[in-house]
Amino acid sequence: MSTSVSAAAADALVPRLAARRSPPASRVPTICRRRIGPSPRLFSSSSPSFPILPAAAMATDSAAPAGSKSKLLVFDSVEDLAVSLAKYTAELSQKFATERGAFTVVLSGGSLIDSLSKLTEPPYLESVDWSKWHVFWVDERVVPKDHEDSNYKLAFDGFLSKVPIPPGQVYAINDALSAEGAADDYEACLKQLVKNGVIAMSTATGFPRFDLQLLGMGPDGHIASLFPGHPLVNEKERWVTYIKDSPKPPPERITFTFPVINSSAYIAMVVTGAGKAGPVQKALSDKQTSSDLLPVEMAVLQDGEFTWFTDKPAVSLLQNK
Ligand SMILES: O=C1O[C@H](COP(=O)(O)O)[C@@H](O)[C@H](O)[C@H]1O
Repeated sequence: MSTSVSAAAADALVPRLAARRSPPASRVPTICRRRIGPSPRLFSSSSPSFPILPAAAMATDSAAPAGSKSKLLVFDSVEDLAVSLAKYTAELSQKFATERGAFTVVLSGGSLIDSLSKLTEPPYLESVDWSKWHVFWVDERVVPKDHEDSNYKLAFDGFLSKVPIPPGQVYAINDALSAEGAADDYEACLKQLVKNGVIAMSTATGFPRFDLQLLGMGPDGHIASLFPGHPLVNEKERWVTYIKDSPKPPPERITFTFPVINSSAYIAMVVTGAGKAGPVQKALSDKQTSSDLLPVEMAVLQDGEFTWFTDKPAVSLLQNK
């Protein structure tokens, strides 16, 4: 099924869109030791040619940071979404592997992982240069890697175990540490990878610039482990921080901060289901004030391309759809 959004819906969305500008022990990743090389790391460890929507919905305006773009994609089914997300990701993989010799990909937990299923199948299983992939987590629960709540385990079981990414390029948190310690450790690892040139730096923001962040959103509008009304949404200095009172269990987590999320080159925000229609409507309407922004609305790329991958139920509250 083709990607769809009606011209009317696209037109209606232009203002808001324009304004947004680490299983089994044998496969456990190495942990980042502030040193990248053949030995194990202790962390333990130009746009794709992509069909989309009327050009009107891809506008950029003066209120948005220069160079940022937004797109809304609405699919008939989660299957169609997964097909398209695989193509999008594979094209970015090729682009960054060619341009930089590495492709830095950030995963969230939750429903996002199911949406990556088509990447693990032909033709992508064979055609993607998986050796160039470096995989990170936008957030992680502070639990052992084999725990049911672990975002690493979720990704390993549903995606990483099915594609040949070198295990040393999969940067899970150090699950032997406290939340605070794990956040410090992850941040230190990111800094080392910036130094080594694996992760790019944003000249615009001074924060790391991941090539692609594949994110999900909760029904309350949270992204990563940045929850509505929580002070962490205002963190401006840290790259990675921690939370011990997450409103969604488990309570202890680490998370990228907004400066890092917003320095990305590409973000795919993957949101499906009627249960998320409220925050989608709020994020894509033009009515909110800066004082009541949901975390998902605070994801505003400084210089990059933000693409919503949605299904019809998720956009069901939008007008003129
Ligand atoms: O707790 C989390 O929730 C969000 C959203 O999950 P979803 O199942 O509603 O898509 C997820 O993006 C985040 O990584 C995770 O830790």
